[in-house]
Amino acid sequence: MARIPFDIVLFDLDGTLVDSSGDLAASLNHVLKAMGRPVVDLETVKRLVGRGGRVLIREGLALSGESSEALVDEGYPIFLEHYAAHICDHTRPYPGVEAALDALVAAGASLAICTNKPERLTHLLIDALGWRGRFGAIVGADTLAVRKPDPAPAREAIARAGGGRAVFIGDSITDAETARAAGLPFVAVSFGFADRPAEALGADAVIDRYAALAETLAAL
Ligand SMILES: O=C(O)COP(=O)(O)O
Ligand SMILES: [Mg+2]
Repeated sequence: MARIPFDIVLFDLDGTLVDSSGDLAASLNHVLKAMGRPVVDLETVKRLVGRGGRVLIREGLALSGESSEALVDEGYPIFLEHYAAHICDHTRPYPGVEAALDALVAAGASLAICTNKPERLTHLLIDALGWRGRFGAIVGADTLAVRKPDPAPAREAIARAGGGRAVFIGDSITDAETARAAGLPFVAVSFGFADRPAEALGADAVIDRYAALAETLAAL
């Protein structure tokens, strides 16, 4: 396999390593029903993921009427309780993820996650996927006082994973902005949840399948 010119490969989680849209949609719709609102479809939910659960609820409510911080305060605990209980009912890795992660590790890279999912839920999901121990660092939305697109969580994840030359892999504009702010090369996945085509994220490269990741990194 081609040499990987990076010490750390930093991944976003939702829409990048895993398709979590089914479970996120079920939990958002559980909140919307509890608040007397119509449910939303999967494609709509995918557009709203990437900036954390509160934004998901705020924008989910806005689709059918009033949306306010007070309503988000009401809905968010309902969301957290439901999502924690259904964290991996339908969530699955994208095809080829595990083989690609194994190949990166075999090539000497350390792996890390930087997500806007709360840290506790991230660990729940990682454990449910059988991925405990695969990542040298997991930084969530509430690990630090700031979240993506602030560069601090990405820098923290890189430091915790051992430091060195890093690259960021993600699916959304939040990830692209995080990478730019942190001064990291950015690889976009085309199959994630972004609200725009991957080609419009300003990435250094775009992959449409995990089998292409190692050679793409080698060419950066
Ligand atoms: O918005 C979220 O809840 C998490 O999304 P991310 O894993 O893509 O950062
Ligand atoms: Mg994402």
